Amino acid sequence: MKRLEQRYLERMSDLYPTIAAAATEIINLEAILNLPKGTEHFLTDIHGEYEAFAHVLKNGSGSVRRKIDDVFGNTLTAKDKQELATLVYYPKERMEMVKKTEENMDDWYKINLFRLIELSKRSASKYTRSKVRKALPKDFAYVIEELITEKQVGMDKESYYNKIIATIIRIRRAEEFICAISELIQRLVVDHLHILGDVYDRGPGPHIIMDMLQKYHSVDIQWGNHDVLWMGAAAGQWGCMANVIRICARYGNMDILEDGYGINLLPLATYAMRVYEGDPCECFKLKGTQRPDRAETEMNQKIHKAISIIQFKVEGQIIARNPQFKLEGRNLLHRINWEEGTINLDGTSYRMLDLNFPTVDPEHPYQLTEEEEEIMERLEKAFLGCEKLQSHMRFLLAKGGLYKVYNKNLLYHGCVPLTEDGELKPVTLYGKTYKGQQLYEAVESYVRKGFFALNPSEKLKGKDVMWYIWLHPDSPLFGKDKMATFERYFLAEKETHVEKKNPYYKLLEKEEVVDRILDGFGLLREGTHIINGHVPVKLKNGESPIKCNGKVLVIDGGFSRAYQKETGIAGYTLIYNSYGLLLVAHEPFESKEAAIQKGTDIHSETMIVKRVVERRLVGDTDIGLELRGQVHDLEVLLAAYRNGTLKEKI
Ligand SMILES: O=P(O)(O)OC[C@H]1O[C@](O)(COP(=O)(O)O)[C@@H](O)[C@@H]1O
Ligand SMILES: [Mn+2]
Repeated sequence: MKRLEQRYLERMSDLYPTIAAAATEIINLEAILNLPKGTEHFLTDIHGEYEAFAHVLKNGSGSVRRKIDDVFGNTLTAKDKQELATLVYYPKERMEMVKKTEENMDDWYKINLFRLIELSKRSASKYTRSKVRKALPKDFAYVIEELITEKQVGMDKESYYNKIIATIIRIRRAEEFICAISELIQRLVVDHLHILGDVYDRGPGPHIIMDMLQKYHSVDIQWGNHDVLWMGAAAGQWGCMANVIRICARYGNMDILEDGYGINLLPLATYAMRVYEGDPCECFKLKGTQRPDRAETEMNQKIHKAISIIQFKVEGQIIARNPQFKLEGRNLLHRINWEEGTINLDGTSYRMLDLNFPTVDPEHPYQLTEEEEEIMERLEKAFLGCEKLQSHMRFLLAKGGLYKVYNKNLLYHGCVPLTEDGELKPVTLYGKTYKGQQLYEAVESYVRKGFFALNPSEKLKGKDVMWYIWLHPDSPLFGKDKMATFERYFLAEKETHVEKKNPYYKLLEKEEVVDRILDGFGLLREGTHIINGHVPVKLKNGESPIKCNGKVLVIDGGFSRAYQKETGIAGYTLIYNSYGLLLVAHEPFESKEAAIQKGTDIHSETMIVKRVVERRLVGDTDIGLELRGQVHDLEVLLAAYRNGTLKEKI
């Protein structure tokens, strides 16, 4: 043990070779520990809405506006403040617009450059100089650092800044400079981003969101059920692939696959057009706004039907090869009474709305036709071979997981499966039983095996678990008793469509239940929050995202346009800054154009969930804990230099 410590000190002395070096580092770290904690930004259930996502990312859920208010208080009009905010969000586009009407652009540049410099100064004030330096845009790093660093007293700051700014304008670099400094402000107002899942499905641009996330300075992602579905598809799991394609077809989003990821859907499309020629595919109408192009819509509906039938067959096969999933009850094709055109579910007979299933053999309903088999094989190759998709999935694997504990908050997308009486529900997966945190960890390790295991049977299990996560009643990411896809397509009776939520969602108000979950994750009952998404909070029905006196926050407010009529808003986001926790409710985002033209932000209302008595410092965070550890080690090193057990390296 002694030797180990000695060796560790030797290694540290490579980094801090002298008493002076170790002492300086201790002072630096202590300084960081006393800075205000960085702002965390939480977003969830983005569902492909890339424009609204980009906007919220740019405005930091009101963080830019708050900074503008802090800096300019009553010295700017509300209109000027809004224009400044829009400039920060969309500098290039905004300047293009201003140039059309503004007569004295040089004056405009000057005023706005001054304002932006003041704003960036305030935004940077929370960070160490070295951290700000790392965030500076390459082209203007030196000059921005000059402008935002406090100068010594006695110096004529005013004329110094004036000269720099005049030069920037004179040499025609004002626009590039404004873009660079605006991006810096966006970058500084949020220190770390948490995504609570469901980047994918329903909206048109999940791949664009993933591109943005890959470029973001600091992010973690808790996977949502839709994300895991795409991960399964990317791993070549046929049930996941069929669901992914079905949902794209359902929302008229085939472009995501074809243009976004370059996956060729032609074989599926030609097959669908032939098999369902003359079939109006009434049950497979598209969700959302109907496309103006009738032929395209017709083709889309046929693809929608073709892939749904393939999905029901493929899922039947997955259920058969995994009897331990106990999902036989969800296999419905073989229960259709073809003569009567009905299906019997739990003793009740329902009329099927569609009976044109030319590819289903009533004797072997779960068998794919040769052509379907071939289509799926080609699609599997396409998913596995798509570099962009694989890179997005690798990013999810590297930056994400099923849950995360961060600065005393427990983050996950869905739920912790509970029994009716609020106990952690034991769940058996491939012969082992888990609950709470262990369940989360076991399921996550299977997902990783689905990508990386060398043993083929472990890999297959991993892939099937991704499909399991998508729709199993015991999946912490699904949390409902069944996924009623079949019923929603083919039966008119609404009662068959109901997906009953896990008791988790109604027990969230009970503190003893919430504490039991926290205990299960080894977390403190006091001062910890659970933050999750997944279930839209229907504000207009009086539901609240704040549960259990603020111990639990359910922040899915519906970025997804398709769900906005149910929630009545366009999503919640959460901010955790040095003053406390702020919940922000957003109104629907019209469009990027409107935001630039009219300077309309997403109008948002902020609720304070928790205000801290004393401003939170870096020292109060997880990083702070780590830094304190480093300070401790450095002090041991310093003592070793001073008591003669270690020599300085000079
Ligand atoms: O409304 P859609 O897009 O058809 O999706 C409905 C399906 O989506 C789910 O709600 C899952 O998606 P969420 O994770 O977004 O809730 C299923 O429970 C349901 O069957
Ligand atoms: Mn979800």
